[in-house]
Amino acid sequence: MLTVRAPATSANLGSGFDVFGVALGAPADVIRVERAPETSISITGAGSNYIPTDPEKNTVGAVAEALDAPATIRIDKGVRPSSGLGSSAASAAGAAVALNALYDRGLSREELVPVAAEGEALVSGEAHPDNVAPSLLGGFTIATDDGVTQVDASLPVVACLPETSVSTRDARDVVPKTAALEDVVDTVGHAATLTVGMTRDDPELVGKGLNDAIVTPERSALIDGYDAVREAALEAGATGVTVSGAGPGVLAVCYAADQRAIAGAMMDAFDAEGIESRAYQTTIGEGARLYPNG
Ligand SMILES: Nc1ncnc2c1ncn2[C@@H]1O[C@H](COP(=O)(O)OP(=O)(O)O)[C@@H](O)[C@H]1O
Ligand SMILES: N[C@@H](CCOP(=O)(O)O)C(=O)O
Repeated sequence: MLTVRAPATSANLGSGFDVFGVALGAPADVIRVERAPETSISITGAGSNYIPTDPEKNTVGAVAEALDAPATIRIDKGVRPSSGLGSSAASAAGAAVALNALYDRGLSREELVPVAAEGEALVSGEAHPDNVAPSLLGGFTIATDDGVTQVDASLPVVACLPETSVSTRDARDVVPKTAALEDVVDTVGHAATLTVGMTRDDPELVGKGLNDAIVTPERSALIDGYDAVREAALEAGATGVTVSGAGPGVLAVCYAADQRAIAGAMMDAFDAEGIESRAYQTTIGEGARLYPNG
C-alpha cells in the first residue's frame, strides 16, 4: 500500500484566472492505493456523502484510467468539496502521485499535471490545471498551454470557508466571455505584480496583485456576505483579499502577526450574515507528499 497527502489549493488569485494557483499547508486529502484488477473507490471525511464512488464519476477514477493503473483507492477527504479549495483536484493530484509510484510509471510531477487535470475535466467540464499543478508541485504555480512554472513561496494566508457551496461548473458560467482592453491591461499589471511578490514572499505586492476587474466581480456576487467579509479582513490587516478558486471560500494574504485577527474578523463577518464558516490560518506550502511504505 502507498499513501499520499495532497494539499488543498487556492486557484486564480484574482488576476490569474485559470492560470495561477498556490498549495496550502492545510487542509489536505489523504489517498491510499493498492493494486487491484479493477478500480474501486471508498471515501471518508469532509463532504464524503456528496462525492460519488463510481470510478467514472470520481476524479481519482479518471486518473487511474489515464495511467492504466487499476487500484483499490481509499480517499480520506480533508478538503471539503465545492468550497473553492480544489477538493476534486487534491484527490486527483494525490491519486496521480500514488498510482504513478504504485505502477512504476516513472512520470515526473510536471508530467503528472495533465494526467491529474483529466479528473478536473470530469467534474468541471474543462481540464483546467490551476489546482492540480500546485497540489502536485507545491508553492505558487503559473499554468499555461506551454506548461507549468513553479516558484517556492511561503506567505501566510487565511482561507475562510462558509458553510455554503458553489459548484465550479456553475461559477464558470458567470465568467464574462469578453473584456474591455482597459480591464485586460489592469489585470496584466496586477498579475505581474503578484508574480514578483511571490518570488519575494512579499505580502504587500501579492496583496495588491490579487485585484482584478474581470472575473472576480461576477464571481463574488455568487457569495453571500463576500463584500462584508472582504472589508473585515482588510480592516484586520489583510494586504489583499479575493475569491478562492470558484468560491465560496475567501482568501486573504497577510503578515503572520495579523493572521489570527483576520481569521476571526472573516468568521465574524460571515456570522453577521447568518452564515457559519471555518477559517484556516496557514501558509503557502509543499506539494503532494508520498509515503511509500504505508
Ligand atoms: N475525489 C473527489 N473529491 C472531491 N469532489 C469530487 C471528487 N470526485 C468527484 N467530485 C465531485 O466534484 C465536485 C466538486 O468539484 P468542484 O465543484 O470543482 O469543487 P472543488 O473546488 O471542491 O473541487 C462535486 O460534485 C464532487 O462530487
Ligand atoms: N480556475 C478554476 C478554479 C476552480 O477552483 P475550485 O477550487 O473552486 O475548484 C475556476 O475558477 O473555475
